[in-house]
Amino acid sequence: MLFTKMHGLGNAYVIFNQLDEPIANQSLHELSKRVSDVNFGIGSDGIILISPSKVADYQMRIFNEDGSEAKNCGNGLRCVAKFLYDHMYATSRKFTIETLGGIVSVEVDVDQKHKVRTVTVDMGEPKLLKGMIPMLGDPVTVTLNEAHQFGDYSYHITAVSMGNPHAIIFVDDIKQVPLEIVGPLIENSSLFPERVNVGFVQIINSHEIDYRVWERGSGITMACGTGACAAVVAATLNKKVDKHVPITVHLPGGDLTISWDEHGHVWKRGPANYVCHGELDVSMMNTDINPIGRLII
Ligand SMILES: N[C@H](CCC[C@H](N)C(=O)O)C(=O)O
Repeated sequence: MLFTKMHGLGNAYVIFNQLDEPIANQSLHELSKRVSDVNFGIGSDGIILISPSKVADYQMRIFNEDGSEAKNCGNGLRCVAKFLYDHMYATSRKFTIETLGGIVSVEVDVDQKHKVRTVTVDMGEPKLLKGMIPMLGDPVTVTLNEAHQFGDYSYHITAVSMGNPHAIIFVDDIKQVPLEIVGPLIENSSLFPERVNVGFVQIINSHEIDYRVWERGSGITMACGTGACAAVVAATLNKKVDKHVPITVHLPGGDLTISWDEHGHVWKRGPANYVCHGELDVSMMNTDINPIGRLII
């Protein structure tokens, strides 16, 4: 099985292109767990499958490192758009991609060698009602800066779905957040029936924010595209940034430009990069991933 490893600001995915040939039928959940493992596999935040679509130009499916399937992936969409254009599947610079969270439209920006430099994605409209996140509570209400207790920690949550669920929390000093402790606490809280991605935001000024993420199913990643979108929506709802202007979101892996326009659509612009191309030895699907088998010196 041929693969291409790519990343969006260090949020890395192993991409399997099914446009020419479907990959051998096996559990995609298991495939993602094995391929994502840095010791027994390739090492990534998950896998992405590109397939034909009946309702858009292409289809993207994304699986997290723990094998769970997500409904959207902002960084993954930019990688897929670059892959499709650079490999000449897409002949126009604008095309559509079907995700489980809905159809998005992308536009690639190319360099002098006609290779994709940045990708702009119309991520569509965010969903804010608890019933759409999903989050426990009155399904027709919005979660805006609501106080909740997670173990010994209490935070004010703003919940936003970009097709996938995000809990956004504003803090004064993002460096002080014990993300590896509170991330899983909130991800797995019973408040979120389908778990949740957890984003911490520090406001820099009215058009600039810092953002760090604990991703559902992948843990701490260098960047989260849908999370950056959710962060800007939450900051706008809480009147912490200017409305309808491009907001620079600083993530550990780099910057994204996000805007929530006057028509309610969220736009994301950023880079996508190749890491390597290769062929997966399918025998690796039979090896046990045994983390406790790791060498303990
Ligand atoms: N962990 C996410 C999927 C990947 C999203 C992220 N990598 C992005 O760039 O949006 C979830 O379970 O909803």
